Amino acid sequence: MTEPLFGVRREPSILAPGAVHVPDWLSREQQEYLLQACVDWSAANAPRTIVLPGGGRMSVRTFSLGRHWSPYRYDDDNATPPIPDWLVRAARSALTSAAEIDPAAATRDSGTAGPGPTGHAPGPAEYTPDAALVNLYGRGATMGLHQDRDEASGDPVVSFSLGDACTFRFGTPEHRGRPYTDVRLESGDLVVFGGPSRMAFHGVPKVHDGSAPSWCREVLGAEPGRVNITLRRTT
Ligand SMILES: O=C(O)CCC(=O)C(=O)O
Ligand SMILES: [Fe+2]
Repeated sequence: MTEPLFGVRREPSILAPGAVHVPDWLSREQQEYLLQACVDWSAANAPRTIVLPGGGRMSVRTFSLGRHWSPYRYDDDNATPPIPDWLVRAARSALTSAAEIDPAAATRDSGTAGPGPTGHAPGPAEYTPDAALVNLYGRGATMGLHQDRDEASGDPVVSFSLGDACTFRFGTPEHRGRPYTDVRLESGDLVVFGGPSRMAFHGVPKVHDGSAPSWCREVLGAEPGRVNITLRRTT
């Protein structure tokens, strides 16, 4: 059994300008609800191993909500479940929390899309993601450093972590190499990357197998693995 974190208080941090990590953002009840929703969605919408155009297979299994992602585009299809309103509200509230740590996290990447037609950048309360990707990390699964660049909008990405902890690597928009910051994401943690970090390279070099809180097993079974949900605005 993994020793709980006695006397260790994890503080919010800025991973890079516009990129924020907020530990324990989701309550246990919220995590259980979101995990159960993932189980229900994946029963209706089988998670798939993504094969990249070059022939490589991703080690995570993935499914979409809202718009359907496949490398390297989004499509509308009737089989993809919608993003529920409660998840949109969670994303807006997450952006508000992130903006308290670094206001740039809730802004658009000016290089991608610039301000919308009204010339007004939306605030966190108007953030309306139209796609969510759910990644299921089993034993040994990783995700290489990449940019999230299939979205036409420069709106921030909101990311929730559940189940096993991981090492999350966050770099710069320029290239895959250093400088980057490694941070441990635990179940319930929030990451937001927007503004100047919207196009930053990021990835998951390691999942810490067996580190999920024990109650995750009630929802996910004996080998919970890691579940990550990212919300994005694609248009
Ligand atoms: O699993 C994570 O924390 C990151 C996932 C990710 O980068 C992605 O889905 O694009
Ligand atoms: Fe990503």
